[in-house]
Amino acid sequence: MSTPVIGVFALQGDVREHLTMLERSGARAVKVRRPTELDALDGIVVPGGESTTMDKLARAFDLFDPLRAALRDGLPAFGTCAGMIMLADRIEGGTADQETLGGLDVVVRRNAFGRQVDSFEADLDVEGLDEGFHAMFIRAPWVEKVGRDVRVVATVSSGAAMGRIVAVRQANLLATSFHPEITGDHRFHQLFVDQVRGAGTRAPR
Ligand SMILES: NC(=O)CC[C@H](N)C(=O)O
Repeated sequence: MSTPVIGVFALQGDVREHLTMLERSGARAVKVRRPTELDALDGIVVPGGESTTMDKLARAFDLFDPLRAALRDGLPAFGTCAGMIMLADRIEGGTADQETLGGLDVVVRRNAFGRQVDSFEADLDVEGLDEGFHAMFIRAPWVEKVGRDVRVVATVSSGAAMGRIVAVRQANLLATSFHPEITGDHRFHQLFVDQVRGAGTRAPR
């Protein structure tokens, strides 16, 4: 694959920053709002924002089922913050009618770090990166439980939340509790773009 085409789910959330980071990582980045746009993609980013709204809009725009099917088919996906919640099989602290796309065998707790720490920053050791990653958390979830096939990619290394899992990977899926698109460091997006390249071309659906 020469230049992978990576979509950013663009019904809700911080889309522009992801587009920039993906382009910087050597991908062609496009916004995705319609189900037909999924066919052209080699990968997709589900951004941060508000997972309850994202869920409702995805259903209203008929993107929910096609996107879920594409993920099941192996479309590589990178979920950040609310996007991590969207990729989780199970959530704690969701609203009564909240659904997720699923695929990641994890339990994710919404707003896990508590209201008093709405947002904070932390330096993380990340599997696959030579140097630490400065991460920004905004009303962030954490991963409370991981299934057998899930790899923990990063945990919080100090403070009250020490040891909490904030980045995971499973097969075609990568997810972070934090917002790697807003710190000017594109190494996480690079990891994803490299993962997409490694996945090769999928059979047309
Ligand atoms: N920055 C974010 O994406 C916050 C996530 C938000 N708390 C949610 O539940 O969807």
